[in-house]
Amino acid sequence: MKIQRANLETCGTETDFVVVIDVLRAFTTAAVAFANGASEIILVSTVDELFNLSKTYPGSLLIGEVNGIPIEGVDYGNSPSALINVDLSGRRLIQRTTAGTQGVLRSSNARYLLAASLCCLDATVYYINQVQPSSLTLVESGVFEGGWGDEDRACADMIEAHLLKKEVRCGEILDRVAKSKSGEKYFDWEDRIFPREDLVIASTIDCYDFVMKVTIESGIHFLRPVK
Ligand SMILES: O=C(O)[C@H](CS(=O)(=O)O)OP(=O)(O)O
Repeated sequence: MKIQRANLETCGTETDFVVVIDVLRAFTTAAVAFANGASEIILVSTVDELFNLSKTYPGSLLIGEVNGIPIEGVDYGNSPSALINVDLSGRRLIQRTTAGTQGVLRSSNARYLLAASLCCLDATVYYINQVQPSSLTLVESGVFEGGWGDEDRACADMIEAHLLKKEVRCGEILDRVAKSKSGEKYFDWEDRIFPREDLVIASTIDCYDFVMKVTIESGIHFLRPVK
């Protein structure tokens, strides 16, 4: 299996197996939503799409942010701690985020498309090993100029190490997440936009046993948990 890396600028050309990684916070939030019973999440790129699709799919919960700030009028921001105690049984969500959902929408040419974070790392590795693609692309969605995104690169490094059966030190991975430029925003327990609890949840490796699989139906990107 050839393993390569991509970012939001380069992921669009990938056609085989693509895993879009967003640790802080899109796919940690999505994982918590599924763990709490959500049936599916529609991933969108723009705020307009979020509100337009809420009319096509009435009853959906809206979650999302722009540059980390919750969008006015949504039910929840892009925050795993905001959902951690919410019963979402059978609910459909629609999610818009600055990096993670963009990565999935830009990776629409992929034959297999997963979203991932540290929370469902082992399940993701297991799934990739079952499929055994000839080419795997790990999209580090948070990587931008200026040193951003090491939390996603750390997660990609861990997935790759598991696939190659190389040793990996969880402590070092979690240290990189906490010390990443994004991670440093989650310092204060009382912060309402970037609460420290989000970092704690995002750092809980393998707490869920499902992968998050994207299927594109009539041009709409549905994310669903698969065990
Ligand atoms: O809300 C978030 O955690 C981020 C905002 S930003 O990319 O750090 O500006 O979005 P995400 O798509 O979850 O990385």
